[in-house]
Amino acid sequence: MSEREFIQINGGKPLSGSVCVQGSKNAILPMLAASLLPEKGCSVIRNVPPLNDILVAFDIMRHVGAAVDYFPEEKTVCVDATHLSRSDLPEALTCRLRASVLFIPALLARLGEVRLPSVGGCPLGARNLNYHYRGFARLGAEVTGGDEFVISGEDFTGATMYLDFPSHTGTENLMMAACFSKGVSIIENAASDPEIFDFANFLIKMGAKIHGLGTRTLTVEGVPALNPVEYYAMNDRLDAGLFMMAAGIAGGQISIIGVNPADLRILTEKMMQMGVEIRINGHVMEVASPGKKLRPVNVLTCPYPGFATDFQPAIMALSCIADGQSYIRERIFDKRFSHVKELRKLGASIDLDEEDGLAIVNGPTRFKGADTEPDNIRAASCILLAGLACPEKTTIGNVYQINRGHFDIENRFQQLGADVRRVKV
Ligand SMILES: CC(=O)N[C@H]1[C@@H](OP(=O)(O)OP(=O)(O)OC[C@H]2O[C@@H](n3ccc(=O)[nH]c3=O)[C@H](O)[C@@H]2O)O[C@H](CO)[C@@H](O)[C@@H]1O
Ligand SMILES: C=C(OP(=O)(O)O)C(=O)O
Repeated sequence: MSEREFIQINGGKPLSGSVCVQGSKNAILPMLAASLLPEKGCSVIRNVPPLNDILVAFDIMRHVGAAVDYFPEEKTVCVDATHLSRSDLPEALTCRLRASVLFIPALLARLGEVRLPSVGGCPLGARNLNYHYRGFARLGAEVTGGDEFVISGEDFTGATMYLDFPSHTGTENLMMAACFSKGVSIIENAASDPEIFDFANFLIKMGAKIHGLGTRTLTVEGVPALNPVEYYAMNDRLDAGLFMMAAGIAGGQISIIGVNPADLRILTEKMMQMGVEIRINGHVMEVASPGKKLRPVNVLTCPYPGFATDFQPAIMALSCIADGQSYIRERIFDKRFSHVKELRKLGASIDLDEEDGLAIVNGPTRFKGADTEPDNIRAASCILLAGLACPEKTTIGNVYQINRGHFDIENRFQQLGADVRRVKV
């Protein structure tokens, strides 16, 4: 009989102590893809946690002929793409990773063709790739769709590309492709998330010429070649935010080590409005619960610097214990409320109008223990938070999801005094 694995939380214990933030998955994934661009030599990326999505990306890279040496203890990966040999991405891997799409530019530049079957990732509703494909076409690629997308071409020329919506990976992909397209490209209505900034700095270290970082208009001058680099990836604001909200929901006081407070400004504001005490001490954030009921909150998800959609499920857990009604509006994805079903198993009272992208949370909830099966990373984080506030036993199945986004989660919470265990039966 096959083994079943789950995370078990016996909540109701206040947190104390310190926790270190992991490297950023969503910054590292495009860096891994771009490390296939140099024609010879090894690139070294540091601060790379062994998350499921990152391990799948390594497998994709090995499949196309790159040598990938990963040192998990040192959180360091060494990539040598000198001998890339194939451009067909296998569905068994791409269906597990949304960021598979980020491998298109490097394979196009190196081999002149990419075949990409369906891509995976969190099931959040329609997640189109039309901006990516339209952008590649504007740069001169031939794009054909069907069961799999085939993108091909040899010579690319800079172009102006406007994104109808500031897509995160769309911006990364077109920025990467513009680096090897002759002349100047302009990406208008680009996303400006911190991971894109960090990734652009990675490309700049490789020799790319990118201007306008942090703004909605990026200008990229094509360069003849990109070189291998050594780069230390930024820390993960989503991992930092999970621990901030953990202190808010479980009570107690913790220090979160390795935070860029500017990246977390809106989450910090919202949590302080709820009554959570947050003190910023350089790159350490001290978070304490107020010792009384939290206030309800209104949240509307927006592209950066607005409230991040990836924090929407987690702040919903927090709003469940607030004293009154919270309004949570999702504006990035059309189906990002799967955690509502799981929170209801724990006793939450939530009125959901998915069509309208609105959840009204009727707090305060006294959570009761339940077995849950969240279907994506951030839904799993949401339940983990609710479990910390629940005096009974909560279990989280489908641990593959949390392992996609947060490394060694049980040990890092145990370090803070929480009873969070990984159980295999
Ligand atoms: C690996 C990674 O970095 N994932 C992040 C990235 O996903 P991802 O880059 O996939 O998200 P996008 O920013 O592209 O998607 C935002 C919205 O734009 C739409 N859209 C996007 C592209 C496109 O070609 N056409 C289109 O219509 C999507 O359907 C969605 O409604 O940004 C999301 C939004 O911040 C985060 O939740 C994900 O954690
Ligand atoms: C949505 C996420 O990832 P992906 O875009 O890979 O599905 C995420 O990291 O929360």
